[in-house]
Formats: sequence, structure tokens, C-alpha cells
Amino acid sequence: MYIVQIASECAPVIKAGGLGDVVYGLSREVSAQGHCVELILPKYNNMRYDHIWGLHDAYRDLWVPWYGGRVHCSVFCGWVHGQLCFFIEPHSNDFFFDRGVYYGCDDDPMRFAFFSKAALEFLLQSNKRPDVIHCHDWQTGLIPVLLYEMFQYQGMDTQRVLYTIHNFKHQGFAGPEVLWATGLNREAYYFQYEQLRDNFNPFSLNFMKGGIVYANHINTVAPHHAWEAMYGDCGFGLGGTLHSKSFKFSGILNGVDYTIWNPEEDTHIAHPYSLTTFEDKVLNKKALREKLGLRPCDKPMIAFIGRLDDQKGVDLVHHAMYYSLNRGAQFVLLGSATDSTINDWFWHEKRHLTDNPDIHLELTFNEELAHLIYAGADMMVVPSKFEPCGLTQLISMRYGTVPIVRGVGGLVSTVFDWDYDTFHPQEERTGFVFYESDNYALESGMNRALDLYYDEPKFFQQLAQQGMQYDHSWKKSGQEYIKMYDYIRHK
Ligand SMILES: Nc1ncnc2c1ncn2[C@@H]1O[C@H](COP(=O)(O)OP(=O)(O)O[C@H]2O[C@H](CO)[C@@H](O)[C@H](O)[C@H]2O)[C@@H](O)[C@H]1O
Repeated sequence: MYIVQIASECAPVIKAGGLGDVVYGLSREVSAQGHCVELILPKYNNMRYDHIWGLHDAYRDLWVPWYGGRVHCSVFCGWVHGQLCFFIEPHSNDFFFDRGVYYGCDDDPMRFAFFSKAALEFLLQSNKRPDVIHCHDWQTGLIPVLLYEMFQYQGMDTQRVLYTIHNFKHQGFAGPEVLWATGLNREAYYFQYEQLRDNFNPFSLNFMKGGIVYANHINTVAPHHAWEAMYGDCGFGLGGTLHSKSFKFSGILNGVDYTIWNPEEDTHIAHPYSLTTFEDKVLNKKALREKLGLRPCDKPMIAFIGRLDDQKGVDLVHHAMYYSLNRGAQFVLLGSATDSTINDWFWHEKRHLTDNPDIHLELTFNEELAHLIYAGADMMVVPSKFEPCGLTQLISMRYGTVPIVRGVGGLVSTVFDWDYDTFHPQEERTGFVFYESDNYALESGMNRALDLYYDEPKFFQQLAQQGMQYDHSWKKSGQEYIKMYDYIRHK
């Protein structure tokens, strides 16, 4: 099969969070299983160019219809760790992708509407006719809309679309201008409830809703989250739409790219280790302390890695920092915030705690440091309010770092509580789970983990090693995606 992935991120060249990991890891796996996979991405000026090999302009004259005129674009081509990627660079005064950031601009809906249109225009003009177009999140929600309302009449009538939703909270809203810009025009038609009109704001179009309505199949990144989105409050207003499209909606659990996340071969960590040389993990804890200026001691090390966003339960992350110190542990946080209130809050904490030798807050995006923390920490807290799948707990388990998670979304499907899980025998359990979203619940999870660490170190190590034995590589999930591609291709 020939698959084209269209997305706003692809790790490690463009990564703001888990979307980038999934787009790269899945592409690699599907290629490894014998299919042809190409990626189309925006050419941001701040992406990690050091991860692209052989970048050259492959298609100089892409003209993209936009409002009444056309925008001239160049398409660059290069290899990102073995995956062929095309990067679209528009030459216009909007400077859509020359902003020094991936997201967070007022005109984000316009930027990604343009990208969606340009990506399809590139396929059309370069005569690429994939069997399946796989697009992701709100940024590419307009792809199936544009394909079925416009491009199929220009010769792209056999392409099928899989639309994967990684986060229902961000849906992409715009007014009618986006219809005039992209050439979809017909306001009255698209503003119908059955089309793109937002379920709550009648004056707004909803990109993600468009993706759901028009794609051949939609999935989210864990089966449990598919249920939560349809029947709970995790659909953020799209539950009804999903319900009406439940015949084409499912969940496929994410995997982790074990060529990147592998403690045996990780070049970013101080001392590689495996299940059988688990005792070397402590050398990474020592190296982490040295790197971050934490004092040498025999305390446990608790970590948090993630976007500092309301979704991640930042209030509980904050509580976990102080509670760890109270219980005699060290704490490391690696995160960055796009919300200025949360950013200011954590910068305030960082300054306040700067002289404390047992805690370090690193408020940036740092892929290399993330590897060292996964390897050096004993426990990872993931107190999310909602979590479609979650990769940090999966990576942590791979590194023998015990996850302490809130029982939501993909977290509850991958972390099995050491004390209370009723579905798995003790030798298959992997961490600690709490359910309520308050300090007491978090403390109960952390206490049980710390008690096991202090009082029964052998059992704690056994638990860490049990997590390492799970296979959360892309192999199985990759096969599920291939089955899905094949299914929609023949629909
Ligand atoms: N400051 C920082 N420095 C370095 N690395 C950092 C970092 N902050 C985060 N990361 C890394 O980014 C990834 C985050 O993974 P998550 O599963 O938390 O994704 P996220 O919530 O962004 O995405 C959404 O998409 C993913 C993928 O589908 C879902 O798993 C998830 O539930 C959903 O919310 C991990 O690889 C983590 O190590």
C-alpha cells in the first residue's frame, strides 16, 4: 500500500509533544512492514534541521489557490531518520511557518487550513495518488473535507482518509473566512449542523468536526479513550457527533518507537542498561543528579515530563513536587507551558526552589534531557485530568521507571496497580493508579509507591522490571493501523 501521512509534527524534527512521536514511530513501523510511507509537513523555520538528511527543493513551483489568487510554494524533500518527508514552504507575506513557534499564533486556523490545502494541491500537481491519506488532529481536519468536496473532482477520487485524533481538547475554530480562503465557499452549506458548524457556537466552523464528518474512518489513540470521548466528557462537545458516527470510530493504542527509546542502546544516557543489568540504572540517577546539580544521596527520585497544560493536571504536578520533598524524595520536572499563567506560575516556583538541593525544574523542551530523566528516575508521576493514550508512562516502563498515574484514558489500559488491580496477577502489574483528581488521591498513589520503595526495595525493583518486560513497541499497533488502511481502501 501507498500511504501519505499529513501532519503538523514529526519527531524528532518537529516535536511539541506526543503527536510527533506517533507520526514518526507509526510511519517507521508501517514502512518496516513493507508499505510505502511518505510524510507531508510544514517547513517551519524553527524545526530541528539537524535531523534532516539530504534536504533539497524537490518541487519548486507549487501554486496553491488561496482566496481569489494563488500562493507560490516550494516543496523540499529530505530524510528524517530513514523516512521520506516533504516540507511545504509558502512564499507569502503571511509568513505562516516563519514564526519561531509551531503553534500559539492567533491565525493558527488559517495557517493550518493553508497547509491542508497546500498538501493536497501538492499531491494533485505532483501526480501522487496514495491509497490512503492519514491525517492527524485539528490541524489537518480540513483534509478530508477538501478531498471530498473539491479534489475528488480534479482526479483524486480513489483516495481514502483515516483521521486520527490525539487530543479532543483542541479542535480548531474559524469563521467563514476560511471557506473563502480555501475555495470551499458555500457558507450556508458548511454552516449546517451536519457539516462543519460547531455543536455549541453556531457562528464557528469546527475543523475537527469536519474531519469526523468527512473521513472514511476516525480513530483515537486508545480504545478506552474512544469510549470516554463518546460516552463521557472527554469529547469536549464532540461526543454527540462521534456517537452519530460510531460506525466508523474506534481506538488503537499507541506504541513507542523502541529504536529511539531503548535503555540498552540509548546514546543520550550515561550508562546503558537492560533487564539483566538493571543495577546499572542507579548510575543514571547519579549522572542525572550531577547534571542538574542535585545533592548526592540515597533518596528516591520522582519525575514529571510533559507539556505544562491543564490537561496534565498541573495543580497535582505542583502538589507532587512538594509532597515528594516532604516524603524525603528528590524531584525533577521537565516541561514547558504555552499558557502564560501556567508558565509564570512554574517560573515563580523555579525561582522559589532554586536553592533547594533536592528539586530541579527545567522549564524548556529538551529531548536529550528527557532520555536522561526516564533512565535516572525511580518513579514518574502522570496525574492527568484526561489522557487519550499517554506516552510518558509507556516510555517510563521501558526504562524501568515506575509510573504513578491517574486512572483515565490510555493510562488505565497500560498501568496495572501493584496493590489493587483485579485483572492481572501480581507478577504482571506495572505501577500505581489513583482515580480522583485531588491531592489526597495523588498522595495515596505516591505513598504506596514510596512505601514500597523504602520498605520493600526488592519488590519495588521487581515491579520496575515487570514494566520493562511489556512490549509496547509499534509492532502490534502498526499492524492494526495497516489493517485499518486496508479496510478503508476497499470500502
Ligand atoms: N519539555 C519536554 N522536553 C522533552 N520532551 C518532552 C517535553 N514535554 C513532553 N515531552 C515528550 O513529549 C511526549 C509527550 O507525550 P504525551 O503522551 O504526554 O503527549 P501529548 O499530551 O503531547 O499528546 C497527545 O498525543 C499523544 C500521542 O497520541 C497521546 O499519547 C496523548 O495522550 C495526547 O495528549 C513524550 O515523548 C515526552 O517525553
